[in-house]
Amino acid sequence: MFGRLAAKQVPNKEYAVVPGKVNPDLQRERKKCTFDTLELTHFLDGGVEKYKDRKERENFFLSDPELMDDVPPELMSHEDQYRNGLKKACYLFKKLKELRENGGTIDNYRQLLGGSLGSAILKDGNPLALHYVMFIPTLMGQGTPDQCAYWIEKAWDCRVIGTYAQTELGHGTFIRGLETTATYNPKTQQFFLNSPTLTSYKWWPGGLGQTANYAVVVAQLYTKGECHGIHPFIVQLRDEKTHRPMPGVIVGEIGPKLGMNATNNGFLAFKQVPIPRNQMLMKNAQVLPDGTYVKSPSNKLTYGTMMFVRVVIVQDMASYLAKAVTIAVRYSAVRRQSEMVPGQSEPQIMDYLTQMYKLFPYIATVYALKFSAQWLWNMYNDVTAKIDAGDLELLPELHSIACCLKAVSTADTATAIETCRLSCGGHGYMACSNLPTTYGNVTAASTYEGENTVMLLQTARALMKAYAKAQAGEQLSPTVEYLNRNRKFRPWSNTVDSIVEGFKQIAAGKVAACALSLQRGVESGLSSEEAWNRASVQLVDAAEAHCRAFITDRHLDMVRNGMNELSPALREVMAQLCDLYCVFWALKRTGDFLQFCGIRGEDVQNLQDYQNELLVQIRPNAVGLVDSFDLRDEIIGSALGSYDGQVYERLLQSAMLSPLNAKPVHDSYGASLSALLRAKY
Ligand SMILES: CCCCCCCC/C=C\CCCC(=O)SCCNC(=O)CCNC(=O)[C@H](O)C(C)(C)COP(=O)(O)OP(=O)(O)OC[C@H]1O[C@@H](n2cnc3c(N)ncnc32)[C@H](O)[C@@H]1OP(=O)(O)O
Ligand SMILES: Cc1cc2nc3c(=O)[nH]c(=O)nc-3n(C[C@H](O)[C@H](O)[C@H](O)COP(=O)(O)OP(=O)(O)OC[C@H]3O[C@@H](n4cnc5c(N)ncnc54)[C@H](O)[C@@H]3O)c2cc1C
Repeated sequence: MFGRLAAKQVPNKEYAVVPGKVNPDLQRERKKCTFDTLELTHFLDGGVEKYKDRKERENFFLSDPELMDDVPPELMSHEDQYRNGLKKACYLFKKLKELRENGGTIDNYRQLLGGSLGSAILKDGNPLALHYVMFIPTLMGQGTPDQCAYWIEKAWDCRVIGTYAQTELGHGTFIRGLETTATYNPKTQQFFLNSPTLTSYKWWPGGLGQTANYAVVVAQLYTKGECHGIHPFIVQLRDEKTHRPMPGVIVGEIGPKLGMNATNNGFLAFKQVPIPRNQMLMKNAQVLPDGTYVKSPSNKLTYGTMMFVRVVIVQDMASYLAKAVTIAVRYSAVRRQSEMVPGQSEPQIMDYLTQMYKLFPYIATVYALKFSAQWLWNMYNDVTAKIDAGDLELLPELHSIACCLKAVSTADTATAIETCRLSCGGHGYMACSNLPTTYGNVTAASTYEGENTVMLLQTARALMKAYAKAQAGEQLSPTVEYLNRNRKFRPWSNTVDSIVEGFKQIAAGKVAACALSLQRGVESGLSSEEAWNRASVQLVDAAEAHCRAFITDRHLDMVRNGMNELSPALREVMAQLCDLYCVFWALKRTGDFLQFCGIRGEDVQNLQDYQNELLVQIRPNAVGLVDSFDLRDEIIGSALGSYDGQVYERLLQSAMLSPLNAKPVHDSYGASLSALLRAKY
């Protein structure tokens, strides 16, 4: 599990991990599975060829001992976490180059970041992540052809390493309030970057601390004495030879965090730092040599990189969740506890219905998120192609759905991973379960790239506009089509179709209620902004309902129309998971169903019964389902979740890694404890 780790021997050899030995409970589970796990793996990969590519890629990276940890990051100091992360990130880059030069199949460094392969190699974050996830995409999305030609190759070759420096100490959400300035001087044809206040210090950018030598800096543009709002600039931060900070650049790292401790998040300030005019990214807005400002077709195009990352985050969440739920399900098959029937042997904890309830809805969530993420990615590509051709019509629709999916996917995944941790009892709390680190990585995503409440309020804003359009009888875009005022919702019928329809009905009802609250607020004398603030709890709730309607609709549509080539046995399991996702959320929202869909008490009981039935139906396939995610032990990185289920052996092995166990008597005994034990009070 930990590569070349020189572990202290376990106290008793017979308790050591035995290669190839598989826990008998897991073996039995695998025999029970009713479908072909490989068929599902191929489906998840998008076909046999892609499956083979992935396996080859994983083998190339994960079989390289240089990329495995000698010591788990949680046993390292903060500084060593960074040192180790950077060493591996640089080595990874060289390997990636080697792979490409040999005609390898990796098309994108992004595959090496995030939830699956990335978090196996760089468990606690990658100091080069922002270079690939935001610096290069900003150059590509916001540079002119000349700027792209100059910068992108250098960046791909890591001859410059960049980050995305937007957030400041004083402002992360309200980016129009950023204080860093870039003032143009036509005489020298330079911008001067300045940080006028403490609150204008850039704060958070990944890789900024000691790694990046360049950054895209988002700053208020001043030219001819006028402010034109925030724009992106390429700024050199460190000397290309010595790596020392450039004159006037103050830069450092912000310190330890809840997680992601190798990402080298940093701070940055400028004292009138000059950059040439052509280092403002000018695909959209421009500053001409004489200082004339040329407006962008939309000032929201500056926000393009954030949109891109929000889109990829949804996919990333599905990957993290697949990992967490694999750990918890395998552990629940191996772990035996208590007596279900007095006197009988202890059951596997997965036989408790409460345990099934903790885990199986989250197996289903992996699929729900994957299908939504796929749809969003396709829409993102369509819309960006249209924007490049000058058509911005679909940008608001993309923004609205990306914001709520980012918020709901990150929040749901964080809850799911915490539930997986709880489902593993005390052992889930161990760092070596990998659930705490996974949680640390995932919970960060509820804040970064747009804080979740703020994102839902962006969607709510779009929903209010769509509602007004619907009331005016205007045509609506596909994701809000259900708001059409002439739409007749079907009556409740105790089916999954009815639940999906019900979520739309709930969302429509909540949107209408928000519109009414806003209207009443204004009629009572509040300004529209005050009325908005008063309605904002309801607005967030409506946006979440809209997103749930979207996710369930997508999921059901995929099961009905996107799985025709799968075997009947597999289709049946996929349909059970989809039903479970829908019923699980319907039961979490019974109040809404009672309020908006006219269901009755006995319908809730029917839903409850159906949920129980689904949990029991899925039970024999639980291990097969997580095996189908096909995550190698290096990706799982957990004493509880490895394929062979040697849970207790691995827990003991991992305890022996603690430096506290290196000697029979620890040094601290002489330093403090012995005196205490001998003192006479
Ligand atoms: C495998 C991949 C792994 C991925 C994971 C990698 C790990 C990387 C780790 C960390 C990366 C983290 C990086 C960061 O966090 S970078 C910083 C991100 N910062 C934010 O997201 C800031 C959030 N704030 C905003 O986006 C905006 O300020 C705002 C909240 C949207 C408000 O903006 P503004 O005040 O300008 O706008 P208004 O509210 O007044 O709205 C005006 C209209 O504009 C529309 N709008 C807003 N944004 C967009 C957009 N992006 N695109 C299109 N339209 C937009 C908005 O809807 C309003 O429209 P209306 O028609 O109603 O007027
Ligand atoms: C791990 C990590 C990595 C990051 N990486 C980067 C990076 O690489 N580059 C970068 O530039 N930034 C980065 N960030 C910064 C990140 O984008 C911001 O933290 C995020 O956008 C939230 O902004 P904030 O911190 O100012 O929160 P705030 O906006 O201060 O939020 C605090 C609270 O105020 C509420 N709030 C704020 N505005 C409103 C509103 N209008 N309506 C209702 N409630 C509101 C929020 O809901 C929240 O509850 C990173 C952050 C983290 C945690």
